[in-house]
Amino acid sequence: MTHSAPAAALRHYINGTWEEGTGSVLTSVNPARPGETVAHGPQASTEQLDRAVAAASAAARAWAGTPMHERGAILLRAAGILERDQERLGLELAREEGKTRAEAQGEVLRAAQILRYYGNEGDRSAGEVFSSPRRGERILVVRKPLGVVGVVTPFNFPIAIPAWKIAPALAYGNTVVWKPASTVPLLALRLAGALAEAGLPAGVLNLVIGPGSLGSALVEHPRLDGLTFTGSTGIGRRLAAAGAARGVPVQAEMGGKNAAVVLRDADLDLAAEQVLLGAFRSTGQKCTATSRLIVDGAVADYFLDRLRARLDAWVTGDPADDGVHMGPLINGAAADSVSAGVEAALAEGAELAYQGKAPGRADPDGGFFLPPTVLELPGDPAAGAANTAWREEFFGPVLSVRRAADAGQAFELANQSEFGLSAAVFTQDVTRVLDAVDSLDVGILHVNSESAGADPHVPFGGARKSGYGPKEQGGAAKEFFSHTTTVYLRGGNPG
Ligand SMILES: NC(=O)C1=CN([C@@H]2O[C@H](COP(=O)(O)OP(=O)(O)OC[C@H]3O[C@@H](n4cnc5c(N)ncnc54)[C@H](OP(=O)(O)O)[C@@H]3O)[C@@H](O)[C@H]2O)C=CC1
Ligand SMILES: O=C(O)CCC(=O)C(=O)O
Repeated sequence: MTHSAPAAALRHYINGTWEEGTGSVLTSVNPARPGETVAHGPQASTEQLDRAVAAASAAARAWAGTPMHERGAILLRAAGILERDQERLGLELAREEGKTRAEAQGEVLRAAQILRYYGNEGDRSAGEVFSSPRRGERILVVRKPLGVVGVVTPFNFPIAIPAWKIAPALAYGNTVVWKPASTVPLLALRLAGALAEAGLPAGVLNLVIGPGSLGSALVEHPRLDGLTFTGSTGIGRRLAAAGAARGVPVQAEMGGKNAAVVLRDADLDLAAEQVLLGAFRSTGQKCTATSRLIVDGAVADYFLDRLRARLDAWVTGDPADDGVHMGPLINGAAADSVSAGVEAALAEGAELAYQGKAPGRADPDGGFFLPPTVLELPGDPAAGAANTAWREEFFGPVLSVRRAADAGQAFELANQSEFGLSAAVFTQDVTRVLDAVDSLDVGILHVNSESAGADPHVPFGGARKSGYGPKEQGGAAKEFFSHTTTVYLRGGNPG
């Protein structure tokens, strides 16, 4: 079935006005049918970025002085607009990013839920009051915005990740300059459009669509007061270093190499279903995706058979079509890099435990599809640990398996990574659950559910080298998007 639509014109939102870019031309395509253009037009230039930062800077004082309930009311109206348009936006997201229509529509609703959470922030505590060791005094800790915040976002959650950065930034009184991933500009236009339609004053949110170099120009900009980034580890570290050199706070959410641990007492059917979803939903392109599976040797053969049986029913194809479970990768370079990773892993001794079917890439208009793939890594501990598929984030539909002798060894293997974003553990034994909580060094732990998925009201982010700076979402977002002033408060005449 085809779901094509006319290509959208690329625009940039600067100081409350939609304008044409003055940079080179950008085209985003449907990764399932790369001949189909989704959005097209000139990118923003550095002169436009400069004007966007100037507009955000000019709007900062008035926005910071706007009552939080008024700021929140705009976010709540924007949430309603996303809910109203959820079907159309879900289809557009599936066409531009490649996740299935159901997941895409779910992501639009998740963005709305995030806007609602921060829209209601005015009803929550805005600071703290301490008693003082001196008579007639109280000590208040009040929160203030940073000022102008840069937001740089990845392709894989084109509306939810921007929402969970932009909504708290705005709720706590910052103004924003946003540079989205250049593979998914259409959804950026839609989110900025919803916030503009909801009544955001001019200059409070500015959208500049353009290449990665605009992101580095942003962190170097003398009027920037903070930068929040999600994306690859290399770029996140460079931005963090650039921010540190200038004294600008940076929050960076980066890579993951997340493990699912299946213990011998687990409900193995439930675990097989959840590992399947964690590894292959969104084509494995989630920072929280399950890319390593550690299964107790006593149940490994049975478990892998259950997983293979589920994979036999897993359909890869056009994500806009009903009945499809997995779409393409975001672009040809991503698909090539994942294929190269699989080849390297096989050359280093991995065995192909399963490879599913996917539409071919040979046709010039063939989408960037890859089959779901399961690799069993060498049993030798050193060879297993050294295998490329164990160490490197592929960001694609590949699951690497190792067997463990017992729970203790399984947790050791799970910690065998420089990353520590999320993990899943499958067991029915509460003692094992408590062991997992104590021993797994991750920012997010799912017990008897897949390693991906996060709610807006609780902290999100990684341990180890997965994250830098304060965590995102829930109350944690406040730590990054505001700073504190401690007020020693006495009456004028203590008597
Ligand atoms: N921990 C987490 O929460 C998450 C982590 N990720 C990680 O992100 C990666 C995949 O996302 P992807 O979009 O490919 O990541 P990238 O790091 O390639 O891109 C992320 C953003 O950074 C921009 N960018 C590119 N180069 C520069 C630069 N030199 N300076 C500043 N900004 C730059 C990109 O722009 P452009 O698109 O124009 O190149 C994009 O907007 C994976 O490694 C994944 O683990 C993804 C989502 C969540
Ligand atoms: O697990 C989730 O739903 C969020 C994951 C995420 O932020 C990401 O993959 O970019």
